[in-house]
Formats: sequence, C-alpha cells, structure tokens
Amino acid sequence: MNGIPFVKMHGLGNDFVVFDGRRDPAVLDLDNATAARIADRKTGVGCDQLIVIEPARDDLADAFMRIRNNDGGEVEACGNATRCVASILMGELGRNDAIIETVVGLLDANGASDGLVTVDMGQMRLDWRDIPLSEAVDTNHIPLSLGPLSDAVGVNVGNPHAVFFVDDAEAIDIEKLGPVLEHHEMFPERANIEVCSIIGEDQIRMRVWERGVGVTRACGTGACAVGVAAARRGLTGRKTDIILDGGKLTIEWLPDDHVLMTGPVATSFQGFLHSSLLGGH
Ligand SMILES: N[C@H](CCC[C@H](N)C(=O)O)C(=O)O
Repeated sequence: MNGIPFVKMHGLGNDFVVFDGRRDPAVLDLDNATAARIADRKTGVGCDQLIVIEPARDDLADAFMRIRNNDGGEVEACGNATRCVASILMGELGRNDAIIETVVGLLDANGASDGLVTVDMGQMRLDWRDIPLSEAVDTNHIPLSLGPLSDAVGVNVGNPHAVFFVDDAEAIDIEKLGPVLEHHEMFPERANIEVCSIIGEDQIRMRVWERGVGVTRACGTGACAVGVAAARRGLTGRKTDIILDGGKLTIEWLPDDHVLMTGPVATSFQGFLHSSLLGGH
C-alpha cells in the first residue's frame, strides 16, 4: 500500500488525523491549504484537527506536537489530541508518562486509571492581554452580549476561550451564535466559544464552537477553560466534571494555576494518505 501512514484517533468524538513526521518528513511543514484539504470531510480524510508528531526541540520532551484546525490554520493547543499523542508516545516508550512539546510549552502526560490519560495543560492565563482581548477589561466579566449570551469569562489555555454561562446550554443555537462570537472584534486572535450550565455540584454541561472548526463533540482546552471559569465565578469548586456532547472530562484547577485534564483516548483506524492529497507540497 503506497501513501503516507496515519492513525485516526479521537477524544470523546473530537477527531484527529495523526501523522508521524519523525518517520515521514513529507508531512513536516505542510502549508495551510494542504492541511485543510486533508482535514476536509468531503475531499480529504476528514478531522477536526490535523496532528503531526515531530522530533522534539527541547531535550526534556519526548516529541513535538504540531496542531492544525480543520481550516488548516496552526494553533497553540489541543487537549484531546494531547491525550492521543501521549498515548502513542507512552506505547512507544513503554512508559506511563510522556512529555509533549508544543509551541506554547511542555505538557506532562500520565496514564491514569481505567485507560484514561491525565495531561497537565499548563498554567492558565487570565489577563486581558493574554487571552488576548482587544481592550483592557476584567476577564471574569467580559462586556460582550449576543442574543441570549452575555458576560463571558476569558481564559487562555494556550489558546483563547470565551465561556458563557446560561440556564440550559442545550437550548442555545451555538451553530448560529458561535461563528459571530469567534470572529468578534473583542478577540484579535478569534476565540473558541463555550456555552455551559451548572447541572449539579461540580458538574457542568458544556457545548463548544471551536475556532477554525465549528461545533465539535468535545474540546479539551475548552473544558479546562470552563472548569476555571466556573471556579472563578464561585459556581463550583476547583475540581469539576465537564459533560460534553461526546462524554465526560475531569478538570482540576490547581493552586499554581496549572490545570489537570483527565479523559479517554480512542483509535478509530490506521490509514494511508494518497500522495495526491499532499498536492504540490
Ligand atoms: N479540540 C481541541 C481544541 C482545539 C482548539 C482550536 N479549535 C483552536 O483554535 O484553539 C481541544 O481538545 O482542546
């Protein structure tokens, strides 16, 4: 079988095409158009994010993870994919831990009970400049309203998030509101948009419109942002279960502002990318 091997994986239905650039240099430095063609669910393999495992730059890391959204654009963080890459690396290394390097730093991953994986998603950043926002506002109460949504909480998980609390997250038309908010002038680098409601003690139901993708069944960095936002607002404690369309993630916001995210990893299939999809690359 010719073509470049990949593995199709997902975290709670947030799905990825994962290439190994350490073995196949043809997938290193893909351009945005090529990445979008591969990620396209009609013309390509189809995925929310396209992931390339690359040789680590930092001696402390086991590998570097490059993340591209469905629209081909490179982004800083992807929690669900980080668990998937950690699972691959731990399998290769025969270890129950791995360090994944990203453009925003090193992430520590560990195998947890029941086949789950825990990732330290790093230190959350809460200043308006770090979200980033286009003006100096209290990020615990961003003055932004659209329809039934208002009064967002901004959190940077390596990537930008805006969290809205509502009575019933499932009643919100996120397909309509998400893209308008993603591209709002308040967010100079756009934003991932989460709509959530408290459904029990330390239990939060969340839906997400992802920057550069659209509605996904789960978003790990989004769950981190929601867990932090709820605790900032005093709606929950610092350890919460986040119920997404695709299932549950457990989030813990530590006193040092790091966030631990625990959840499952799944492999769908192995495949080979026809070289025509790499285009002129
Ligand atoms: N699904 C990913 C989020 C990707 C974030 C991406 N949509 C962005 O533009 O930041 C996750 O599990 O964290």
